[in-house]
Amino acid sequence: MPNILEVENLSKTFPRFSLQKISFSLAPGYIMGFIGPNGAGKSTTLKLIMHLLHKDSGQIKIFGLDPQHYERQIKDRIGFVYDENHFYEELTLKAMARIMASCYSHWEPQTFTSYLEQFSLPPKEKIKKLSWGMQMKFSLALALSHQAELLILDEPTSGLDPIIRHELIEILSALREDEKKAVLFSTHITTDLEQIADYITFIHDGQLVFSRAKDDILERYALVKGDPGLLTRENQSLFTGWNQTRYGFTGLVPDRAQARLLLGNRVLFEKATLDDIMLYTVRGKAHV
Ligand SMILES: Nc1ncnc2c1ncn2[C@@H]1O[C@H](COP(=O)(O)OP(=O)(O)OP(=O)(O)O)[C@@H](O)[C@H]1O
Repeated sequence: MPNILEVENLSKTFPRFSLQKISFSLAPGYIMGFIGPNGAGKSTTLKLIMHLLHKDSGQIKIFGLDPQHYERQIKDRIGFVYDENHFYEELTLKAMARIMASCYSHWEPQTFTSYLEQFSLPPKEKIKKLSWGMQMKFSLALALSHQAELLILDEPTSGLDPIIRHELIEILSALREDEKKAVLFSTHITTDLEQIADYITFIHDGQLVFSRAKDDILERYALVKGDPGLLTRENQSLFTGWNQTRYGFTGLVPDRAQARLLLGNRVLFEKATLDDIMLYTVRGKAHV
Protein backbone atom coordinates (compact mmCIF):
# COMPACT_ATOMS: atom_id res chain seq x y z
CA MET A 1 0.00 0.00 0.00
CA PRO A 2 1.36 3.51 -0.74
CA ASN A 3 2.57 5.65 2.15
CA ILE A 4 0.04 7.83 3.95
CA LEU A 5 2.71 10.43 4.67
CA GLU A 6 5.97 11.23 2.94
CA VAL A 7 8.34 13.95 4.07
CA GLU A 8 11.43 14.56 2.00
CA ASN A 9 14.24 17.02 2.67
CA LEU A 10 11.88 19.30 4.58
CA SER A 11 13.61 22.54 5.58
CA LYS A 12 12.55 25.71 7.35
CA THR A 13 14.70 28.49 8.74
CA PHE A 14 13.71 30.85 11.56
CA PRO A 15 16.07 33.61 12.75
CA ARG A 16 17.53 31.38 15.46
CA PHE A 17 16.68 27.87 14.37
CA SER A 18 16.63 25.82 11.24
CA LEU A 19 15.03 22.55 10.41
CA GLN A 20 17.34 20.85 7.96
CA LYS A 21 16.38 18.32 5.32
CA ILE A 22 14.10 16.12 7.41
CA SER A 23 12.93 12.95 5.62
CA PHE A 24 10.69 10.11 6.77
CA SER A 25 7.62 8.22 5.65
CA LEU A 26 4.69 6.47 7.29
CA ALA A 27 2.65 3.62 5.83
CA PRO A 28 -0.98 2.81 6.73
CA GLY A 29 -1.42 0.46 9.69
CA TYR A 30 1.51 1.87 11.67
CA ILE A 31 2.19 4.18 14.58
CA MET A 32 5.22 6.45 14.47
CA GLY A 33 6.61 8.17 17.55
CA PHE A 34 8.29 11.51 16.93
CA ILE A 35 10.88 12.28 19.58
CA GLY A 36 13.54 14.85 20.33
CA PRO A 37 14.48 17.18 23.17
CA ASN A 38 12.83 20.58 23.76
CA GLY A 39 13.35 22.86 20.81
CA ALA A 40 14.43 20.04 18.46
CA GLY A 41 11.88 21.10 15.84
CA LYS A 42 9.08 18.56 16.38
CA SER A 43 6.17 21.04 16.49
CA THR A 44 7.67 22.97 13.58
CA THR A 45 7.78 19.77 11.51
CA LEU A 46 4.18 18.87 12.41
CA LYS A 47 2.98 22.39 11.62
CA LEU A 48 4.74 22.28 8.26
CA ILE A 49 3.03 18.96 7.52
CA MET A 50 -0.32 20.52 8.48
CA HIS A 51 0.46 23.52 6.28
CA LEU A 52 0.17 25.88 9.25
CA LEU A 53 3.67 27.07 8.39
CA HIS A 54 5.24 27.49 4.98
CA LYS A 55 8.25 25.36 4.21
CA ASP A 56 11.38 26.84 2.64
CA SER A 57 12.11 23.71 0.65
CA GLY A 58 11.48 19.98 0.49
CA GLN A 59 8.43 17.89 -0.27
CA ILE A 60 5.42 16.77 1.71
CA LYS A 61 2.88 14.28 0.39
CA ILE A 62 -0.16 13.23 2.39
CA PHE A 63 -2.38 10.50 0.90
CA GLY A 64 -0.19 11.03 -2.16
CA LEU A 65 -1.31 14.68 -2.42
CA ASP A 66 0.56 17.96 -2.00
CA PRO A 67 -0.94 19.91 0.95
CA GLN A 68 -0.19 23.20 -0.79
CA HIS A 69 -2.77 22.33 -3.45
CA TYR A 70 -5.15 19.97 -1.64
CA GLU A 71 -5.24 21.41 1.88
CA ARG A 72 -9.00 21.07 2.42
CA GLN A 73 -9.29 17.53 1.10
CA ILE A 74 -6.29 16.43 3.14
CA LYS A 75 -7.41 18.07 6.40
CA ASP A 76 -10.78 16.39 6.08
CA ARG A 77 -8.95 13.07 6.45
CA ILE A 78 -6.60 14.10 9.30
CA GLY A 79 -7.19 14.31 13.04
CA PHE A 80 -4.79 16.86 14.49
CA VAL A 81 -4.09 17.62 18.13
CA TYR A 82 -2.02 20.73 18.79
CA ASP A 83 0.23 21.34 21.75
CA GLU A 84 -1.61 24.60 22.36
CA ASN A 85 -5.24 25.55 22.77
CA HIS A 86 -6.86 26.80 19.57
CA PHE A 87 -10.52 26.87 20.67
CA TYR A 88 -12.95 29.73 21.31
CA GLU A 89 -12.75 29.81 25.08
CA GLU A 90 -16.20 31.32 25.63
CA LEU A 91 -17.94 28.45 23.87
CA THR A 92 -19.18 25.26 25.49
CA LEU A 93 -17.71 21.94 24.34
CA LYS A 94 -20.95 21.16 22.55
CA ALA A 95 -21.01 24.47 20.67
CA MET A 96 -17.33 24.21 19.73
CA ALA A 97 -17.86 20.64 18.53
CA ARG A 98 -20.76 21.81 16.35
CA ILE A 99 -18.41 24.25 14.60
CA MET A 100 -15.72 21.59 14.18
CA ALA A 101 -18.27 19.05 12.91
CA SER A 102 -19.23 21.38 10.07
CA CYS A 103 -15.62 21.26 8.81
CA TYR A 104 -15.62 17.49 8.27
CA SER A 105 -17.53 15.39 5.78
CA HIS A 106 -17.50 12.25 7.96
CA TRP A 107 -18.37 13.63 11.38
CA GLU A 108 -19.78 10.95 13.73
CA PRO A 109 -21.87 12.50 16.54
CA GLN A 110 -22.28 9.19 18.42
CA THR A 111 -18.54 8.55 18.43
CA PHE A 112 -17.93 12.07 19.74
CA THR A 113 -20.54 11.66 22.49
CA SER A 114 -19.03 8.35 23.56
CA TYR A 115 -15.54 9.89 23.81
CA LEU A 116 -16.96 12.75 25.90
CA GLU A 117 -18.36 10.14 28.27
CA GLN A 118 -15.22 8.03 28.27
CA PHE A 119 -13.07 11.08 29.01
CA SER A 120 -15.56 12.45 31.62
CA LEU A 121 -15.99 15.74 29.74
CA PRO A 122 -19.12 17.82 30.49
CA PRO A 123 -20.63 18.95 27.14
CA LYS A 124 -22.23 22.05 28.64
CA GLU A 125 -19.05 23.39 30.26
CA LYS A 126 -17.26 26.40 28.76
CA ILE A 127 -13.86 25.63 27.30
CA LYS A 128 -12.20 28.29 29.45
CA LYS A 129 -13.23 26.34 32.56
CA LEU A 130 -11.41 23.17 31.48
CA SER A 131 -8.02 22.21 32.88
CA TRP A 132 -5.16 21.66 30.41
CA GLY A 133 -5.59 17.88 30.60
CA MET A 134 -9.33 18.20 29.91
CA GLN A 135 -8.67 20.46 26.91
CA MET A 136 -6.26 17.85 25.60
CA LYS A 137 -8.92 15.17 26.00
CA PHE A 138 -11.44 17.41 24.20
CA SER A 139 -8.97 17.84 21.31
CA LEU A 140 -8.51 14.09 21.17
CA ALA A 141 -12.26 13.45 21.17
CA LEU A 142 -12.61 15.82 18.18
CA ALA A 143 -9.66 14.28 16.35
CA LEU A 144 -11.05 10.77 16.81
CA SER A 145 -14.63 11.50 15.73
CA HIS A 146 -14.47 12.12 11.99
CA GLN A 147 -13.01 8.87 10.62
CA ALA A 148 -9.56 10.39 10.21
CA GLU A 149 -7.15 8.13 8.34
CA LEU A 150 -4.10 9.94 9.68
CA LEU A 151 -3.79 11.18 13.24
CA ILE A 152 -1.11 13.78 13.92
CA LEU A 153 -0.75 14.40 17.62
CA ASP A 154 1.62 16.95 19.09
CA GLU A 155 2.42 15.95 22.69
CA PRO A 156 -1.02 14.39 23.20
CA THR A 157 -0.12 12.75 26.50
CA SER A 158 1.29 15.87 28.17
CA GLY A 159 -0.93 16.93 31.05
CA LEU A 160 -2.93 13.71 31.05
CA ASP A 161 -3.16 11.57 34.17
CA PRO A 162 -1.85 7.99 33.89
CA ILE A 163 -5.34 6.51 33.57
CA ILE A 164 -6.33 8.63 30.58
CA ARG A 165 -2.84 8.22 29.09
CA HIS A 166 -3.33 4.49 29.28
CA GLU A 167 -6.77 4.79 27.66
CA LEU A 168 -5.32 6.90 24.87
CA ILE A 169 -2.60 4.33 24.24
CA GLU A 170 -5.31 1.65 24.00
CA ILE A 171 -7.37 3.77 21.60
CA LEU A 172 -4.34 4.34 19.37
CA SER A 173 -3.42 0.64 19.44
CA ALA A 174 -6.97 -0.24 18.41
CA LEU A 175 -6.79 2.26 15.53
CA ARG A 176 -3.77 0.45 14.19
CA GLU A 177 -5.91 -2.69 13.74
CA ASP A 178 -7.60 -0.75 10.98
CA GLU A 179 -4.91 -1.18 8.40
CA LYS A 180 -5.91 1.96 6.53
CA LYS A 181 -5.02 4.30 9.40
CA ALA A 182 -1.74 5.66 10.69
CA VAL A 183 -0.66 7.75 13.66
CA LEU A 184 2.24 10.18 14.02
CA PHE A 185 2.72 11.49 17.51
CA SER A 186 5.33 13.54 19.21
CA THR A 187 6.03 13.01 22.87
CA HIS A 188 8.54 13.34 25.66
CA ILE A 189 7.11 10.31 27.41
CA THR A 190 9.05 7.67 25.57
CA THR A 191 7.72 4.80 27.71
CA ASP A 192 4.36 5.32 25.95
CA LEU A 193 6.13 4.79 22.65
CA GLU A 194 7.95 1.71 23.82
CA GLN A 195 4.49 0.18 24.26
CA ILE A 196 2.85 1.13 20.98
CA ALA A 197 5.11 2.68 18.35
CA ASP A 198 6.16 0.69 15.30
CA TYR A 199 8.59 3.35 14.09
CA ILE A 200 10.56 6.07 15.81
CA THR A 201 11.69 9.27 14.17
CA PHE A 202 14.22 11.13 16.28
CA ILE A 203 15.28 14.70 15.56
CA HIS A 204 17.79 16.84 17.38
CA ASP A 205 18.70 20.45 16.75
CA GLY A 206 16.65 20.53 13.56
CA GLN A 207 18.36 17.46 12.11
CA LEU A 208 17.23 13.89 11.63
CA VAL A 209 19.07 11.41 13.84
CA PHE A 210 17.13 8.39 12.59
CA SER A 211 13.74 7.19 11.39
CA ARG A 212 13.62 3.44 11.89
CA ALA A 213 11.59 0.49 13.14
CA LYS A 214 11.43 0.62 16.95
CA ASP A 215 12.28 -3.07 17.40
CA ASP A 216 15.33 -2.67 15.21
CA ILE A 217 16.48 0.37 17.24
CA LEU A 218 16.00 -1.35 20.59
CA GLU A 219 17.77 -4.50 19.37
CA ARG A 220 20.78 -2.71 17.94
CA TYR A 221 21.47 -0.03 20.51
CA ALA A 222 22.90 -1.04 23.91
CA LEU A 223 24.27 0.48 27.06
CA VAL A 224 27.81 -0.64 27.80
CA LYS A 225 29.32 -0.48 31.28
CA GLY A 226 32.93 -1.07 32.19
CA ASP A 227 36.01 -0.09 34.14
CA PRO A 228 37.47 3.35 33.38
CA GLY A 229 40.59 2.01 31.66
CA LEU A 230 38.53 0.14 29.08
CA LEU A 231 37.33 3.29 27.36
CA THR A 232 40.33 4.01 25.17
CA ARG A 233 40.93 6.45 22.37
CA GLU A 234 40.76 3.54 19.89
CA ASN A 235 37.35 2.25 20.95
CA GLN A 236 35.68 5.61 21.69
CA SER A 237 34.41 5.76 18.12
CA LEU A 238 32.08 2.84 18.91
CA PHE A 239 30.06 5.09 21.22
CA THR A 240 27.39 7.68 20.50
CA GLY A 241 27.97 9.16 23.93
CA TRP A 242 29.25 8.19 27.33
CA ASN A 243 29.62 9.23 30.90
CA GLN A 244 32.87 8.53 32.70
CA THR A 245 33.68 8.74 36.38
CA ARG A 246 36.73 7.45 38.22
CA TYR A 247 34.79 4.28 39.05
CA GLY A 248 33.84 3.35 35.50
CA PHE A 249 31.95 4.41 32.43
CA THR A 250 28.51 3.92 30.87
CA GLY A 251 28.16 4.51 27.17
CA LEU A 252 25.65 4.07 24.38
CA VAL A 253 26.60 2.05 21.31
CA PRO A 254 24.46 2.13 18.16
CA ASP A 255 25.71 -1.30 17.06
CA ARG A 256 25.65 -3.87 19.85
CA ALA A 257 27.13 -6.67 17.67
CA GLN A 258 30.12 -4.62 16.58
CA ALA A 259 30.77 -3.44 20.14
CA ARG A 260 30.58 -7.01 21.43
CA LEU A 261 33.06 -8.12 18.82
CA LEU A 262 35.57 -5.49 19.86
CA LEU A 263 34.97 -5.26 23.61
CA GLY A 264 33.97 -8.88 24.29
CA ASN A 265 33.28 -9.96 27.84
CA ARG A 266 35.36 -7.24 29.45
CA VAL A 267 32.27 -5.01 29.60
CA LEU A 268 28.62 -5.41 30.54
CA PHE A 269 25.87 -5.00 27.92
CA GLU A 270 22.42 -3.78 28.95
CA LYS A 271 19.23 -2.93 27.10
CA ALA A 272 19.02 0.76 26.13
CA THR A 273 15.66 2.51 26.43
CA LEU A 274 14.50 5.24 24.07
CA ASP A 275 15.25 7.69 26.89
CA ASP A 276 18.85 6.43 27.07
CA ILE A 277 19.19 6.74 23.31
CA MET A 278 17.87 10.30 23.38
CA LEU A 279 19.96 11.33 26.37
CA TYR A 280 23.32 9.98 25.18
CA THR A 281 22.77 11.19 21.63
CA VAL A 282 21.84 14.70 22.71
CA ARG A 283 24.40 15.13 25.47
CA GLY A 284 27.16 13.40 23.50
CA LYS A 285 30.46 12.48 24.98
CA ALA A 286 31.56 12.74 28.56
CA HIS A 287 28.70 14.99 29.69
CA VAL A 288 25.83 12.63 30.45
N1 LIG B 1 7.24 31.03 14.50
C1 LIG B 1 8.49 30.93 14.94
N2 LIG B 1 9.36 31.95 14.78
C2 LIG B 1 10.66 31.87 15.20
N3 LIG B 1 11.17 30.78 15.82
C3 LIG B 1 10.34 29.74 16.01
C4 LIG B 1 8.97 29.75 15.59
N4 LIG B 1 8.41 28.56 15.90
C5 LIG B 1 9.37 27.84 16.51
N5 LIG B 1 10.53 28.53 16.57
C6 LIG B 1 11.81 28.06 17.14
O1 LIG B 1 12.11 26.82 16.54
C7 LIG B 1 12.75 25.96 17.48
C8 LIG B 1 12.06 24.62 17.47
O2 LIG B 1 10.78 24.76 18.09
P1 LIG B 1 9.72 23.58 18.12
O3 LIG B 1 8.53 24.12 18.86
O4 LIG B 1 9.51 23.07 16.75
O5 LIG B 1 10.48 22.49 18.99
P2 LIG B 1 9.90 21.18 19.68
O6 LIG B 1 10.82 20.07 19.32
O7 LIG B 1 8.46 21.01 19.34
O8 LIG B 1 10.08 21.54 21.21
P3 LIG B 1 9.19 21.18 22.50
O9 LIG B 1 9.42 19.74 22.78
O10 LIG B 1 9.77 22.06 23.56
O11 LIG B 1 7.75 21.50 22.18
C9 LIG B 1 12.72 26.68 18.82
O12 LIG B 1 13.99 27.24 19.04
C10 LIG B 1 11.69 27.76 18.62
O13 LIG B 1 11.99 28.89 19.37
